Amino acid sequence: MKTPIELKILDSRLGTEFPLPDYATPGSAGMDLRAMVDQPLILEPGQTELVATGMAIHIGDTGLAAHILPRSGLGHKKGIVLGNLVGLIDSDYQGPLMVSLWNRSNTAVEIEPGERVAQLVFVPVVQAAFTQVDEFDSSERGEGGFGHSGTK
Ligand SMILES: O=c1ccn([C@H]2C[C@H](O)[C@@H](COP(=O)(O)OP(=O)(O)OP(=O)(O)O)O2)c(=O)[nH]1
Ligand SMILES: [Mg+2]
Repeated sequence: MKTPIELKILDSRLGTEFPLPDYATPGSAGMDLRAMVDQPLILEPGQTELVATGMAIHIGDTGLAAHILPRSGLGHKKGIVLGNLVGLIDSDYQGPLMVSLWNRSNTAVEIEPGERVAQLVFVPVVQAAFTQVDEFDSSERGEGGFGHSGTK
């Protein structure tokens, strides 16, 4: 069953000229977000631009958040990934949903108006309340980390 999430359309081309974000297949985890630019956007090598998606969402549930992730095709083939690597959408955020597009390639890339440039994935969240202690109960790993367990 799908979870209802409030959405505001901020760009009238969304839902008319360009479809609203939706799951491409029944098993999709993400729905694609579009670059609602007015004209084609040229991203020079190394350039980062904050691009509007033409919509806002209000998740309104502290047990949920959303991630904005790159699309694998764009990221792998064209080098268009996210300037913040991953976008985190807080459950109380009501502003315009923005995507930071970073051209990490060595060639200029053109982004068309309405192009699907990233994807939105809703995720469950647990908010923690820290309980301060002086010592932890021992664990098998202890303080080992950062490659402590080797590579094979
Ligand atoms: O790719 C992104 C990342 C964030 N946001 C929005 C939703 C998020 O809830 C808010 C704040 O994001 P974050 O907490 O990651 O940024 P910050 O730099 O810590 O800003 P703030 O001080 O507003 O929390 O910005 C986006 O629209 N797109
Ligand atoms: Mg923050």
